[in-house]
Amino acid sequence: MKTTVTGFPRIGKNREWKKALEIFWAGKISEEEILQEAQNIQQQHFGMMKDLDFVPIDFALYDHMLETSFLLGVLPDQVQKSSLSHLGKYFALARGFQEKSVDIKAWPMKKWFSTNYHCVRPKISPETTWEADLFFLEYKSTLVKQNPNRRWVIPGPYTFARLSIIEDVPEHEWQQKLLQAYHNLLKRIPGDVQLDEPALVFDMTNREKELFLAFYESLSSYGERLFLQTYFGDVRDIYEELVQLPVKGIGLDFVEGSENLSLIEKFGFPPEKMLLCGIVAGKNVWRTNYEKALSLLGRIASYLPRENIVLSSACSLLHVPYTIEGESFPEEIENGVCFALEKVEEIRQLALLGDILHYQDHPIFQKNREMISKLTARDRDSLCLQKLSALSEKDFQRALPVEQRLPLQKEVLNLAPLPTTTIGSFPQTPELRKLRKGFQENVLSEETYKQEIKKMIASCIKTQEELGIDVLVHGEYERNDMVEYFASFLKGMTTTKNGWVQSYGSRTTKPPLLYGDVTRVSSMTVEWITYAQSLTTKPVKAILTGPITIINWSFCREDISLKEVAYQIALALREEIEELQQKNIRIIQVDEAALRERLPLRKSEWQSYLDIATSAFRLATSTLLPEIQLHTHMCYSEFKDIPEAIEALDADVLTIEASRSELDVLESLRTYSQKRDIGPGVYDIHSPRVPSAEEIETFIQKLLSVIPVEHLWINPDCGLKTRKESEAYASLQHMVEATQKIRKNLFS
Ligand code: MET
Ligand SMILES: [Zn+2]
Repeated sequence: MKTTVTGFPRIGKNREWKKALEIFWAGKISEEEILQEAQNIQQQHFGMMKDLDFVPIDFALYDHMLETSFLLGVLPDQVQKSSLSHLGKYFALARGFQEKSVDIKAWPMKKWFSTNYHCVRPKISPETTWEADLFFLEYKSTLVKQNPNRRWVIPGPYTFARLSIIEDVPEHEWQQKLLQAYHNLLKRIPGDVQLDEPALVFDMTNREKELFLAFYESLSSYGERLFLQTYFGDVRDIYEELVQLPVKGIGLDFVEGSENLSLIEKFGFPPEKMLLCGIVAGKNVWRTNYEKALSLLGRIASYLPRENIVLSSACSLLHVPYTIEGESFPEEIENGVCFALEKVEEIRQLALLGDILHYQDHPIFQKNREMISKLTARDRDSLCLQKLSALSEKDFQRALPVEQRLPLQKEVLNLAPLPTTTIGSFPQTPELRKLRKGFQENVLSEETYKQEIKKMIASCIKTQEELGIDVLVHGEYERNDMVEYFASFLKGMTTTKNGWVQSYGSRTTKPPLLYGDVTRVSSMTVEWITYAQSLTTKPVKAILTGPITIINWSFCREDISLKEVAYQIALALREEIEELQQKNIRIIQVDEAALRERLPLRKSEWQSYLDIATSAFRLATSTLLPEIQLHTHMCYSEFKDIPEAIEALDADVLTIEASRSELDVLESLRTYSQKRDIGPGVYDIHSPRVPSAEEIETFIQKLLSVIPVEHLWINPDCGLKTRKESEAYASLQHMVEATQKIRKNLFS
């Protein structure tokens, strides 16, 4: 059997690419230099994949959807005509660009299916030029000398269209143009191409199926060098047609898409095609169970010749860190963790065993069995289990309904109309990072570290008061990351030293591992919040990360149910919330940034997931007194889909990411805002661009056309931690200015 992976991490083993991007944006290296660095990283990656038979070429300077837009010519006229360089245009659409006469807004982003990677959403409109930017073709071609074992990876037309924002272009027109663009591109790419079509794992309507099939029928002249790759689930709606398409190979996910095996068994698989067989998980880090994987392979192998089976990862390894080298894990999971490089090795080992008749006798197989049995025999925490089994309905319910709670809260808080607030984090400066590093590396005593953090909190409170913000935050300076911070306090979770995963562009996160029963061992936020509150008479929000977000942004154990894990975390947060409440904190915010993003791709699985997510949230928060205000915050949420679930959280105030989304998102909040308060973000914090007060004012007016003034809050999209202080303060100042102006108009 042959071997490959669906895709590879792109950020560099030691985040070289992140660093290169940042110094490039700071103007410290030239375009040639950054492109040279891209080449270095690509070579580094080829080295890491040298033992594989086939290798994907899937590097992207910022994002693969954005890069494909340039290759296809899905570019706004304004950008293409601007005087910016090729890279300038590219990064302008990625991050926004503002200088003299040029003002380009960043394209919106969206979670890449069920992962924590954000992709750019291209816009197709009458302004789209459909002129490919060949610079990107060239850079990619020099980056990667084509050889027969390498294949370019780009999103396929169906997935590209599904993720794009299509405005004011008739269907037949954009479809025809998009297809033509793919034709032009495929003509120009030498050698094999992998077209990624993860959108096939969504539920598909007949129309969608027709569209998809029409796309690929039309591309049939390139069929001999096309691999059609699916992942993140099974392709039950389109399997029969899919496997008959004129392409060289098909990629299926057998980890998240366990149904795919039944599809092969029911309908067969064309023996002359190659099957890229995704058997090593690409989204999680637990060691592969070889016994299971090989028995699966055995079943698949009865449908097609072995030489046509290519073992692969279930999806791109983009979603896991590079290597466990240099990491140390708790005893229970020692030898149980694999990152990208170890997964490459697993694929190689599985191919080796897969070709042996009595693989059970092979030492590699036996070693794996030993490690897997250790991993499955983890101890349980009996006290934690006891608490879980003692739960009853009342533990999920606040004492009064929201209609009665809000007036009580308004009395306690006494806020101006259209209260202003932020989402929690303030800019994380280089000094702060240095400080944290010093503390982690024991150069700095805990006492000094805490003092320094408190100084920053004090200055943050002062700044917010000066800006005239109504509900303050402490700035989250003590947190490197909103999940990792909590993980470092919770028993049952562990963090890594260098386990970075790309989130988007130069942004990376370091997901913790959630491997055991989770319990709270000490308070996590109380000291900071109470300190911040002691400095001001204005209310300071306490900010915690919610259960689903902790789970989704970690590598979560899979040996117990999602519900059980979520409830364990909820109980730990509940203890924290009780303590905060005793300390007279008046507002508590529980962030469920990842609630929507973990939503299963298939609708039939939504309800059971949402029940778990919302119950866990309520379990964590129901202990709050009616007069304590409960906020929650979400990003990238498409609320249209899940209004009942958002309602079911039973929060008092919801702040959401909205400024990059269309007004229909707001429309879907109309009902919600009849009863509860809501703060749709009034500007985009993902971009360094500073919005003007007028622009924000216009946006607030737009909000007021949907949301009753007594229920509207004014806040940015999300936390400010990635912004520079100057950008953050200027934007906040404009936000407050805009609000004050509107207040004046409305109330005097
Ligand atoms: C990704 S959501 C972020 C919420 C968090 N409280 C922050 O402000 O950074
Ligand atoms: Zn957010």
